[in-house]
Amino acid sequence: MSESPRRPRRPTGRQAAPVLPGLAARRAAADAFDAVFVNGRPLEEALDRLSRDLDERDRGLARMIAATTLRRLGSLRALLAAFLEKPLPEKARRGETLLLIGAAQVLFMDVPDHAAVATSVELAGEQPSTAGFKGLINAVLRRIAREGRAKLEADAVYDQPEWLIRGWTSAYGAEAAKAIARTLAREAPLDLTIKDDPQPWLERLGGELLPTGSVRLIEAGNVTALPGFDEGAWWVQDAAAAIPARLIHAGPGMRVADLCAAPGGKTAQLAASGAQVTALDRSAVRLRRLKQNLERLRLEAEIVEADAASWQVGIENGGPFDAVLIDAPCSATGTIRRHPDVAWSKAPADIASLGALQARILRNAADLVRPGGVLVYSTCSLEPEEGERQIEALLAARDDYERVPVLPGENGVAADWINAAGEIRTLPTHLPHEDPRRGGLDGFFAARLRRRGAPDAS
Ligand SMILES: C[S@@+](CC[C@H](N)C(=O)[O-])C[C@H]1O[C@@H](n2cnc3c(N)ncnc32)[C@H](O)[C@@H]1O
Repeated sequence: MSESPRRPRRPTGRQAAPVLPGLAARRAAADAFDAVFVNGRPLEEALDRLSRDLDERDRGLARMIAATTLRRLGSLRALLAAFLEKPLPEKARRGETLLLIGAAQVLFMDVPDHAAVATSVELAGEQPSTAGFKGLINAVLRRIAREGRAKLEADAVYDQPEWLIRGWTSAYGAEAAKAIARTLAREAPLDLTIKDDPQPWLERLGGELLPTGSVRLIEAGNVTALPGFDEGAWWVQDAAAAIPARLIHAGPGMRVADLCAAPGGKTAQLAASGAQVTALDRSAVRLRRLKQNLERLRLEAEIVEADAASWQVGIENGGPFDAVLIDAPCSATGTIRRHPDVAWSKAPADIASLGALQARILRNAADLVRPGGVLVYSTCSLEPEEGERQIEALLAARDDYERVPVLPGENGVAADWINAAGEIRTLPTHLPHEDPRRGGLDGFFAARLRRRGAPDAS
């Protein structure tokens, strides 16, 4: 029986060499990287599957290597192009992955060079297609260890694809785009939204209170082991992601619909305010996660599986809502710090198709708000086509809607997070900190609109 090209050759018999420490973690990282590029899988999903059998330490290492490789991919590819005489043949694609993950460890992680080099070389030996390149991989990684840093500094290459940089340059200017790209190459801190008063949790969690009310932690490790997880005292949510739901100022007696709700971060905020919440999403799988999250948090919402672009609500099922939140499906380019695969798994055509879906959801949602009620639209995208342009189009089509501008200081929002139209536009470079590990925000857009026709009841 011929050996599958993907199956690692494991040492057998008495002469077998000892397995290198951390080899399984590197194998999982390389497989996860390939799953993103070859099979188009999201990184987190691939890592969950591929590192299932690893212990917690190796799981963490695999995640860190794969994420760092994706985060710094532009630089790493440029280095390989400079240090390889010619690219590896297509059938030895895995060899390039092993070079990339090796170089990521050498240059950007606290890993001894010899461990990074030896494990990539060993993994190359596991497959017939790359076994013949062990010497080359060894030599290139050693050269990167010697000369890589200086070359990177001299070349200053972008880590994200060119089309994204072009878009940010045209939206925010060349300097801002450069700063955004640099910030996105760094890992994000962990932000939590606390269900009740955050103060008592600051010390217990060792966190810092942000002006918006979120609590920020660094190097938090396994979140399920943190104080307050089991008792449902908080949930993970980037500080920028927590802003849109707060723009509603929900509270007891209000009926609010969260139209793209799963896995429920914003539903939880709305439910915690005491409002009566309908949480709708098209995905049954994601709604199951929302339900589990609400159960852990001891919060309640009515859960509806439906298409937000066509869902109707009338007097018979409670009438139009006091407020509707649309946290629309989007390219998620504002979350690249947390999900570095996003930079490489999205293409310009996705922005156009997601934009069409966002417009359909917005148009339908506009009919679900009672006169005098509030509509908040948000996306975790840096692309104006998924934010500012959507609101301009809705307002051009619906003269019964107007913006309710966000004011500096409202919910701790800083003046430079608000655009000239009074909409939220956070950038990864916002909320800077002298310790870069503690700074930054996800890129978010949020607009608050009011349906004309009756006095605002809020
Ligand atoms: C950005 S995520 C929402 C995140 C969520 N609001 C939170 O804070 O946890 C977008 C959600 O929209 C859902 N979605 C996509 N298309 C939809 C549609 N046509 N109708 C309803 N939900 C949709 C996706 O399943 C996904 O859960």
